[in-house]
Amino acid sequence: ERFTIVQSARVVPERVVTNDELATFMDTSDEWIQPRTGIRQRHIVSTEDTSDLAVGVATKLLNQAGLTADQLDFILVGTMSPDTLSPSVAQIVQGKIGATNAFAWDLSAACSGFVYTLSMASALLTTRYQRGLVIGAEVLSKLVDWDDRSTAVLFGDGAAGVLLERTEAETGLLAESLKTFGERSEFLTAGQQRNANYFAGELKAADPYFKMNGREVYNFATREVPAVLNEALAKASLTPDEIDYYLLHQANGRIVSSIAKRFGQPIEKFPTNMAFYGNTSAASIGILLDELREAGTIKPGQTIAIAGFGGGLTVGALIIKV
Ligand SMILES: O=C(O)C1CCN(c2ccc(-c3cc(CO)ccc3Cl)cn2)CC1
Repeated sequence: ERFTIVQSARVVPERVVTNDELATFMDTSDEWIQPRTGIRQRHIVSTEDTSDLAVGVATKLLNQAGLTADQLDFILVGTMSPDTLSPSVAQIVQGKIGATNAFAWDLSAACSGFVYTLSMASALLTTRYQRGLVIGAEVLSKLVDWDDRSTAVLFGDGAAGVLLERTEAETGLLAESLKTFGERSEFLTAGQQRNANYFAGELKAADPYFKMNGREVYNFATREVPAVLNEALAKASLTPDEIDYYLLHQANGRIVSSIAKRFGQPIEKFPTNMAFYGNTSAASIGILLDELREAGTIKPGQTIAIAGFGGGLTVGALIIKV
């Protein structure tokens, strides 16, 4: 499917929290966190909410491209941590940047959010529209139980995205494999909404926090990510060697290296930055992609694979010619 990534951008909160700072109020340490997760620090909001980070990304994308917001056909935001149920983050962005010709909505697929959202945008560009934004934006710090060291050390806040345009060139989505395992959804939950009414009283209290069965999610990822990568490669008639870079969701450094090993590909093809951002769910692949494009590591003509995995449980891989 034909699209080009015209621009990419990222926005992370200024406030950096290191593992050592967490250790000042939590029973944890850099010696525990870094070897197990690859994480050394994360960015945490001070005043911003998810939509503020997303507006920052949208504004950067338009400025970098020399476009005005009224030239956008759509704005899709992948997030599991919206400011409100309504309006969605995408609709807040649409209003604040003045994208008067764009329709907008959020897609909720946890850490597969960027992958699922980019897949939807590719479908819109192939069938009907010319230009749109795909943004992954998260403020996971609002969903973290800061007394639960098993999850609090893993997550960070941030946003990133791409400006996409329909093209006749041979660039865009070569193949995809998206899979959902709802029967395992209990292994990674967050943001329960209270359910109560005048007639039935309180049916469910609101438990806003992350709950994760780390072992189950970890095993799910190491099994299902290779499966969707192999399926997408087969659909594209490509071998693993023909992929220049694999951009995996930045949840855990050991997962990335175990998948690289499983694939028999050099670890250099699996760049990581969770050391600096922690797990930013739907924002993680976009932040990595923007850093690699900015560094000139990822450049036109290459073929990359991106893969998300996590809550849902969801997993998905896209093969993209940039
Ligand atoms: O080694 C240890 O003791 C622990 C073992 C468990 N770990 C985990 C487990 C799962 C995740 C994770 C989370 C999400 C949520 O976005 C998505 C995808 C993944 Cl794979 C991250 N870390 C941390 C180190």
